[in-house]
Amino acid sequence: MESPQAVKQRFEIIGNDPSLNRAIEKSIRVAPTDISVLVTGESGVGKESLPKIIHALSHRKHAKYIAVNCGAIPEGTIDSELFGHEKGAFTGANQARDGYFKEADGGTIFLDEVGELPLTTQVRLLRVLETGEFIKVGSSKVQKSSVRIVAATNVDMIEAIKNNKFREDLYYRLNTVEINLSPLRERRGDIHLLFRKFASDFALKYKMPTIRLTDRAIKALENCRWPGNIRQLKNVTEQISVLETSREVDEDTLNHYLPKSTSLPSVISKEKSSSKGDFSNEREILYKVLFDMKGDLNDLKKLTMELMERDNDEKFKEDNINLIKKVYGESDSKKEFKDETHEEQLEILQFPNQKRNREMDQKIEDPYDYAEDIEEEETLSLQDKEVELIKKSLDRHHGKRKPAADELGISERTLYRKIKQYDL
Ligand SMILES: Nc1ncnc2c1ncn2[C@@H]1O[C@H](COP(=O)(O)OP(=O)(O)OP(=O)(O)O)[C@@H](O)[C@H]1O
Repeated sequence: MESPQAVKQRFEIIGNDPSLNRAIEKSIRVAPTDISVLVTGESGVGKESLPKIIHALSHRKHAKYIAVNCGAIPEGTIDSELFGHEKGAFTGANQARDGYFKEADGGTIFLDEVGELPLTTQVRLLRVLETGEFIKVGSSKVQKSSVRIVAATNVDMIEAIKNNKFREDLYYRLNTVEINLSPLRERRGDIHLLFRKFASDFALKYKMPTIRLTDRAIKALENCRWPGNIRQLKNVTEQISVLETSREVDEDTLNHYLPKSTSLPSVISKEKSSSKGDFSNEREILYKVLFDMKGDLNDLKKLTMELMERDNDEKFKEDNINLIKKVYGESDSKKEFKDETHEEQLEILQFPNQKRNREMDQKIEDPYDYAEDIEEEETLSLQDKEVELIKKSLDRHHGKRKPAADELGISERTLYRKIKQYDL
């Protein structure tokens, strides 16, 4: 049996905290069995390494390991991705296709963000876990597959069960063994170790000398709460490595990069809109408005795709009536945009550049046109702002995606995709 130290080296896992060692030891011990494992812990704590360890140390190591991000696959296609489909099963299914359960036969499937699975998929998953049997979408033929499941989640599954978002029977089936990874703030002794490893990796990557911290900066780094955990520490280390000219980083410099509990601008707030002269604040409001519109646009695209795929399925329309109303402009939230924000928006737009604003005033008749135009002309800066707003919101909610997504006015699924896309 491999030692935890050897496993850490092989998988480039840094840290000596007893909780990390326990999680690795547990992974090594369950690996040779076929037991289902649920890896739990906040976002960014390093959950993705454990299923890889379990697969690599199991008798399944020569078969496939497939990692599936359940939060990033649209609801309409997830069954087909996992279990495959027959030709003609739905519009666009021009060919039959095997799903991951067939592909990974004899191997391991890692279901990341398992709490995001739709209830209908949960039923299929329970069946395959209990009997090894599954049915392709659009087929009636039962197929068999021997797959070991390792799942991960950063949501409170008991809460999800209470809210009828997750099946209790599936939860107990998935977490025969639970392995928890503690948040970084509870592994203080590892923080500087991780920083040094990331600093040395980025020095190599960007061909620069390695940054190092003064003693006071090390203390500040260790006292930070790191709501985004190791992922956030890695990002901060990369930013400092690239942006700072001096290779010795003191506490003051470091503080510019550490996550703070900042708050989003209150877009709808009348008080804020009347504080004339604060350009940076108004610009933030404008970006937030654009961000919201971009979110609506994405919702619209998604909805159109799904409607096309589902051939105008009435049940689907009923289930998504709020979204349909929202993107076609009948909902309360749209009304709120018109009634409360429209005036403010025009006012803000007149601030920096009158000529451009007149063009914008005309375009704002159709907010989606407007969003598209801006996106083409200022893609980079909009993307930066989007990243900034997401970071702010996540900081504000201590890395919790649900309230952050609510605040940003996007779905949790979309937020999850953006976190992955921008490696936040
Ligand atoms: N102990 C560690 N040593 C080195 N790098 C680590 C460690 N833990 C995590 N990382 C790095 O931190 C980043 C985030 O880790 P990972 O994606 O596994 O987090 P996660 O818990 O799966 O997050 P999420 O729930 O958001 O998917 C990755 O780049 C990973 O390589």
